Amino acid sequence: MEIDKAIRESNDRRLKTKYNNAIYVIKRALALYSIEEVAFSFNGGKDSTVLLHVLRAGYFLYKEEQSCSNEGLNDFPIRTIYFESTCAFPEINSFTYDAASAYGLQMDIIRTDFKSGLEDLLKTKPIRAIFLGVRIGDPTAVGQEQFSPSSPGWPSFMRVNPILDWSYRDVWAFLLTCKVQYCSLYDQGYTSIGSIYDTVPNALLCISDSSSSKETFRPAYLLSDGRLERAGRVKKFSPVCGSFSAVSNGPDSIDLRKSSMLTASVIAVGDEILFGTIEDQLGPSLCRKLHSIGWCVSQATVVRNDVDSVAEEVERRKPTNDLIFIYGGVGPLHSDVTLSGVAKAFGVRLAPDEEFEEYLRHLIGDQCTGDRNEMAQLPEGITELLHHENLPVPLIKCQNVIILTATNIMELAKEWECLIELTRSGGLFEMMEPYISKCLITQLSDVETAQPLSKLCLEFPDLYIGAYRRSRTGPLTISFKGKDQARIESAMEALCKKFHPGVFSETN
Ligand SMILES: Cc1cc2nc3c(=O)[nH]c(=O)nc-3n(C[C@H](O)[C@H](O)[C@H](O)COP(=O)(O)O)c2cc1C
Ligand SMILES: Nc1ncnc2c1ncn2[C@@H]1O[C@H](COP(=O)(O)OP(=O)(O)OP(=O)(O)O)[C@@H](O)[C@H]1O
Ligand SMILES: [Mg+2]
Repeated sequence: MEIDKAIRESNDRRLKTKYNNAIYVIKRALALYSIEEVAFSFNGGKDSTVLLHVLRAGYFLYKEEQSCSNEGLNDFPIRTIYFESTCAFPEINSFTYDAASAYGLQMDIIRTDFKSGLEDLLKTKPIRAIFLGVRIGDPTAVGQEQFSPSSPGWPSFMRVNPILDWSYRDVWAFLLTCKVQYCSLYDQGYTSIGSIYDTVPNALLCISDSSSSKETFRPAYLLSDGRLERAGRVKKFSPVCGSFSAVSNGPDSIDLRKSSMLTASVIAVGDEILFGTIEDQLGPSLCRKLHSIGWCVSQATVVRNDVDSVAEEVERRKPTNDLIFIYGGVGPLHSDVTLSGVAKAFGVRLAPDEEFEEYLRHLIGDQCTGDRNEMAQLPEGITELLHHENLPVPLIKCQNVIILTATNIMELAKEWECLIELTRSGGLFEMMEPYISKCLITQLSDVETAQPLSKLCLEFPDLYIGAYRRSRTGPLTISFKGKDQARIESAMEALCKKFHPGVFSETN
């Protein structure tokens, strides 16, 4: 079997381990369910392409163990389901069909949404388990294991995830080692493929060529930090910043990179802030810092030192923000519930983390073991430690949530500097083009300004246009924020034209 041979002959030990584990999961599933009861969910993406070949190998090896003859071993009788969508890239669609014909896949094409498609399919077919190319790090992998029953509200089947523990690097090591075909978009800088409406090539693979205006991209396998594989997923319109994506109908002249944005949310945990006993200075400082690297802050909230309050807030923010920064409530005291709250939000438990324990032991001494000190326990399976030589203890990142330990702005400044350095060296998160801000002030009343200003906002949906006063009797300030200087200047000019000359003056 060519796949099994390619892996056995490779000297990539890590890949061999991942492959063997996946084969083990597949053999277990094939032992538990009959061939009519299993299905393979295939969509032409890189992860499902890996799964296709690991499944082919797993089925071959399983059958080989079962029977003495080699007859029919090269067949692949596992029912394959493809949810075809008009929003899919044509390259993905044609790759899926090409692979189906190359490997003799028996395809069920479903043209409805996942849930009702599966409901209908399961009414007519005896399917009890479905193989998926879901990997840890995928937004949908949270809480899943290699065998995970379908979620409540979904038709009943077992989700089997043989490559759940594979990293981005493992995926590419496999595809390149086995020299199998994959969808051509991955050679054009796409690193994770959703729909035509939310996916562009990954900017981290962009080759800038000053002599031509055409952008070219390196292949997906050259992305060095797999954590950024979803950096090519674009955001849809967000009312908060008035920004819009590649698919909106905004003015043609707007540069997509300048209008695409990353959104963060800031959560402070502290009863004392809510009592008014202490004033939160970290939140505003963090908002300024995020703004200075071109990020948009969508919310800054304060929650109680209570596991459910933290969990609810994180759960609410995590699907709609690229990153969440949370601070306060980190430590060994009864009120330090932030990590428990984050774990609860992701549906995982806290478990001792040996590496983190070692750092704490250096800092605090031997009492600090995961058994005796909750501080050494971290959300299981979703935690990444962010090491920096200037930090006595690494910062903790759980998927898109970064937990800061700072308790004042000096400490925050230090942690921020380390995060930025980690970003520059390892692409922890993306640095965006910074915002440009300009302000006009006027003695005009709010009533006089209101209507022309609302019209201006509609004319410049790509800019954030705000208005505020520092006192009821003082001047009105109108602020313009965006990433394109020329657009900001046009908006300021357009506003001035709506009134008599000289009623506005520029200020900082
Ligand atoms: C075969 C199959 C089974 C799925 N089972 C579940 C499930 O049990 N629970 C769930 O929340 N989503 C389930 N999903 C949906 C996926 O978790 C996820 O929403 C989808 O793959 C994401 O695709 P999108 O990023 O294109 O929206 C299933 C999808 C497929 C194709
Ligand atoms: N339209 C679909 N039809 C069938 N299965 C699907 C579909 N969309 C997703 N899946 C299943 O969900 C898995 C995870 O999808 P996901 O988009 O994360 O990975 P991928 O498409 O294989 O690779 P990539 O991350 O490069 O997009 C797929 O491997 C596949 O098993
Ligand atoms: Mg995909």
